[in-house]
Amino acid sequence: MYVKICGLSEPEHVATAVEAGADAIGFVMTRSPRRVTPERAAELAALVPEHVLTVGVFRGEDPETVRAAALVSGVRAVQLHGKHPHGDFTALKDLGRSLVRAVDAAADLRCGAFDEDLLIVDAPHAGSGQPWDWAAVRGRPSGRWMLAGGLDPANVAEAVAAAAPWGVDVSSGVETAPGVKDSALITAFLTAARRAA
Ligand SMILES: O=C(O)c1ccccc1N[C@@H]1O[C@H](COP(=O)(O)O)[C@@H](O)[C@H]1O
Repeated sequence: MYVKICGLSEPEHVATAVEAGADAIGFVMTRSPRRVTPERAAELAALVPEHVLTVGVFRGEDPETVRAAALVSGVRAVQLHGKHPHGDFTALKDLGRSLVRAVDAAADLRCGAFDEDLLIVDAPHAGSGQPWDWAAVRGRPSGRWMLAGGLDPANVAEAVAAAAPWGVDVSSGVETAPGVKDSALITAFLTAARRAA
C-alpha cells in the first residue's frame, strides 16, 4: 500500500513521516491552512531522502505559476487538485516532474487519461476532511490511484476494504486542528494503512 502524507509544514513532522515509512510527502502551495511558500517547501524537501517522493499540491493555479513554484521548491511531483483541464497537464509535461491528478469520483478515473502518472480520487467536497462513500468508486479507477478524503488512523482500514485502492493519501486526518499535524497520528496512520494492505 502506497501512502502519502500531505500538508506538512514543520521539519519534525517531515522526519516523523519519513521514519514511519511514508512513500510520498505533500507540501501544499495553494490556498489552505496548510499552505507553505515554495521557499519553505524547499527547506522541508531538503530533509526528505531520495526514495520518498516530494509532491507540491496546487489547486486552480495556472501552469506557469505551478512550474515556477515546483522549480523553486524542488519537489519531484506536482499534484493538480480539482478541475484542471487536460491542457494544464500537457503544459507541464516538459517540467520533468511526475504529474498527479486529484479529482472527485465524477471525473474520468482512468489514471493517464490526462497524461498524469498518478491519480487521486478525493471526496466530492475536497478539503472537507469528512469521510465519504469510498465503496462507490470500487473497481472504477484504473492504474495507479490513491484514495483520499476524510481518511484517518481509525478508518483507513475500512476505507481500503471498501474501495481497494493502490494507495492512500491523508492530510486533515493526521491533525489536531486545521493545519496542525501530529506526529503520533502520522505514525498511527502509516501503521494502520500498512496493516490494512
Ligand atoms: O490539504 C490541503 O489543505 C489541500 C488544499 C488544496 C487542495 C488539496 C489539499 N489537500 C489534498 O486533499 C486531499 C484530501 O485531504 P484530507 O485528508 O481529506 O484532508 C488529499 O489529496 C490532499 O493531498
